[in-house]
Amino acid sequence: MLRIAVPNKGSLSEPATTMLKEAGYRTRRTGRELVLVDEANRVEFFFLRPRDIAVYVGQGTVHAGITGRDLLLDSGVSAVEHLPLGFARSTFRFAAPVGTMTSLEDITGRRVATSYDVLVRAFLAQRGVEAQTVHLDGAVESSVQLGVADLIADVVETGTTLRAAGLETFGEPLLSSEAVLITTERHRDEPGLSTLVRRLEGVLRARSYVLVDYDVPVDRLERATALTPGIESPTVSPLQNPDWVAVRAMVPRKDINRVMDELYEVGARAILVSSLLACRL
Ligand SMILES: Nc1ncnc2c1ncn2[C@@H]1O[C@H](COP(=O)(O)OP(=O)(O)OP(=O)(O)O)[C@@H](O)[C@H]1O
Ligand SMILES: O=P(O)(O)OC[C@H]1O[C@H](OP(=O)(O)OP(=O)(O)O)[C@H](O)[C@@H]1O
Ligand SMILES: [Mg+2]
Repeated sequence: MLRIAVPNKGSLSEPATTMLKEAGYRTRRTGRELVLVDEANRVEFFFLRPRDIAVYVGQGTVHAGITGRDLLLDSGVSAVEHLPLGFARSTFRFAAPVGTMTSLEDITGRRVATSYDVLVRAFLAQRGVEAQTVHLDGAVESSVQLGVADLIADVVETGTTLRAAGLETFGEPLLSSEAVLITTERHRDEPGLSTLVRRLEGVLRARSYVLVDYDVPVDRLERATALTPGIESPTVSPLQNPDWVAVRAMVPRKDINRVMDELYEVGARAILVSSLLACRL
C-alpha cells in the first residue's frame, strides 16, 4: 500500500486535506486521527508535523509527503520535489527594524533569529557573510523587540506580522516557497504514486482553468477560436441555424474576463463560463 505523509497542523494542513479530498481520497473525520487507511485507493495516510515530513520521506518509511519547500530545504534531507502544489505560497526573507539595514553586508556580526537555521546558515555561508543564528520555534518577529536578536529571517506572506513588529524586509529573498509533494529517487516509481500525482495535477488544472461555451457566426469562427485555442483544440458543434456554431474550450481562469470581452467584440454570444470539478488531461 502507498504510504503518504500529510501535515497535521499549521498553514499546510487544511489546504492539503482539501486537495486530497478533491483528488478523491478519504479524509480524516477528526484532527486526532494519526493514520487513515483508504482501502479503495490502496493508500495509507499518516498525519505528521509538517517539519518532520521530509525526515520520514528521506528515511523511506513513507513513500511521499506534502510539506513546504522551505521546510524541505531546512531539513537537509535528500528528498526531492515531485510536484509543486500551489498553496501556502510565501517568501523567506531577512527583516530588521525599519531603517536599520539595507543589504546583506549589514548582517555581518549580527544575531539572526529564525526557525530555519539550516537554510539561513547555508545561505549566509554561500554569500560569505558571517553571523550568528538564534533558533526560535515561532513568533520570530518578536525576538528583536525582546532583545534576543538584531534581525530575523522568516516566512513572509502579506508582511502584516512584520509591520506589526516594526520590521521591514531587506536584501533579496532567500527563496520562494509553496507546498510541494516530495518523494525520494528510490520511491519515485512506487505503484500508486503516479496515480496520486496525476490526480493532484487534475485538481491543479481544474483550479486554474474554466470551461467556456459560446455561440458564434460561422464567418467569425476562426477569430473566436484564436482567442480560445483550448488545450488540444476547441470543440466546434453545429447549431440548428447553419450560420452559427457552438464552441467549447478550456481557458486559464485568470484570463477569462478578458477573453469574454474579446469574444463578445468578435461577435460571440451566449458566452457561458463554468468551473471544473476535476479533470485528467
Ligand atoms: N502566513 C503564511 N502564508 C503562507 N504560507 C505560510 C504562512 N505561514 C507558514 N507558511 C508555510 O507553511 C509551512 C510552515 O509550516 P508550519 O507548520 O510551520 O506552519 P505554521 O502555520 O507556521 O504552523 P505553526 O502554527 O505550527 O507555526 C511553510 O512551508 C511555510 O512557508
Ligand atoms: O506575512 P504574513 O501574512 O504576516 O505571514 C507570515 C507569518 O505567518 C507565519 O506565522 P504563524 O502564524 O505560523 O506563527 P509562527 O511564527 O508562530 O509560526 C510566519 O511564521 C510569519 O510569522
Ligand atoms: Mg508558523
